[in-house]
Amino acid sequence: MIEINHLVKKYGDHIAVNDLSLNIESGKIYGFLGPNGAGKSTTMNIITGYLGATSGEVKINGFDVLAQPEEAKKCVGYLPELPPLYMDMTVLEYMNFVAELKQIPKDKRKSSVKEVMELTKIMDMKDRLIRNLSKGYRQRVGFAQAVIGYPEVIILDEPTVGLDPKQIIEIRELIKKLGEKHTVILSSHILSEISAVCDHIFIISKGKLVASDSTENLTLMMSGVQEIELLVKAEEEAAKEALRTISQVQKYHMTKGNEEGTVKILLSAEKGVDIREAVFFAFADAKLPILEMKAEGKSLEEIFLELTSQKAGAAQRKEQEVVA
Ligand SMILES: Nc1ncnc2c1ncn2[C@@H]1O[C@H](COP(=O)(O)OP(=O)(O)OP(=O)(O)O)[C@@H](O)[C@H]1O
Repeated sequence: MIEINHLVKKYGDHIAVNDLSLNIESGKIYGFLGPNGAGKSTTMNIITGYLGATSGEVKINGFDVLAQPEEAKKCVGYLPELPPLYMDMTVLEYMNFVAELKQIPKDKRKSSVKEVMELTKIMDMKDRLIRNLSKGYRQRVGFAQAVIGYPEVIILDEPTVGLDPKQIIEIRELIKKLGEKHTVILSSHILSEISAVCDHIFIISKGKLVASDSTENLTLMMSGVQEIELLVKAEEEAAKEALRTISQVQKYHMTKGNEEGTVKILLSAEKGVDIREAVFFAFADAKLPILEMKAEGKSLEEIFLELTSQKAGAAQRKEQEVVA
C-alpha cells in the first residue's frame, strides 16, 4: 500500500529524516511514535506530497508521490497538525468547498458531505462559523475534510493534541472506526495515544526508524528475558516434574507459597518467546492447578525511553535487533 525507501530530508545541514525505509499494508492502524523533532511531521508531509524529499522514494498504491503526484494524492486524506480550516466559512460551506476541491462528482457531493459529517458528528454545527467552534469540533471538521471521498489511506498528525480527555476518547473511537475500512497512520509523541489505537508501531528517533512491530510484540520482544511468576497448588517435586516438560524454560526459582500445599515459582524464558500457554498446559496435564500467573515485561514507556534515549549506544543495538 505505502512503500518508503531510503527517504532522506535535509533542512540545510540538518537531517530531519535519515534513510527511513518502511512498508505499510492496507487495513491496519499504524502509529508513528517519537519525541518532538523526531521527524514524524516531515515524513507525513512527504508521504502526502506536501513536501519534497531530498532523496529516496515514496510509493502509494504503486504511484510515486513525486512522479505521479495526482494519482498518489488521490489515495490519501490528510489531517495536518494544524488543520487547514477557513475561519470565515460555516462548517457546511467548508465541507462543500472541500468536496469540490477533492473533485467528488457533483451528483455525489451532497450525500458524501452528509455522510462524513454524520460520521464525525458535526451535523449539529453545520451552520456555525468555524471560528466559533471549540478546539474539539475544529478537530472533527479537520477529520471530516481528511475522510471525505473515503481515500484508502488516512494520515493524521497528532490528532488529539490540545483536546480534553472526553474529546480524546471520542477522537480515538473515531480513529478506530476509520481503521475498520481504511489504512490509518497517526503520529504522536504520547505512548498511550499510540498504543490505545494502533495495531502496529514505528518508533522514530532523530529521523531514523528504531523499531517496527505490533504493539504487543514490541512489548514482548523488547522485554529481554521474559519472567513469569506463578503460584501453583502442588508439592515441590511434582511442580519440578511439570517444569521439566517445558523446553523453553531457561531457569526457575521455587519457594513455598504462603498457603499450605502451594509453591511460588519465578521462571525465565528465552527472549521473544511467550511461554504462558506452554506453562498452562504443562501444569494442566500434571493436574496441578495454577492459582496465579503474572508475566513481567517492560512497559512500552520504558521501551520507548530506552530506544529514543540520547545516550543510547543501546538504541543502535536494539535497532538492529528489532528491525532485522
Ligand atoms: N521548515 C523547516 N526548516 C528547518 N528545520 C525544520 C523545518 N521543519 C522541521 N524542521 C526540523 O526537522 C526536525 C524534524 O521535525 P518534525 O516536525 O518532522 O518532527 P516531529 O517528529 O513531527 O516533531 P513534533 O512532534 O514536535 O511535531 C526538527 O529538528 C525540526 O526542528
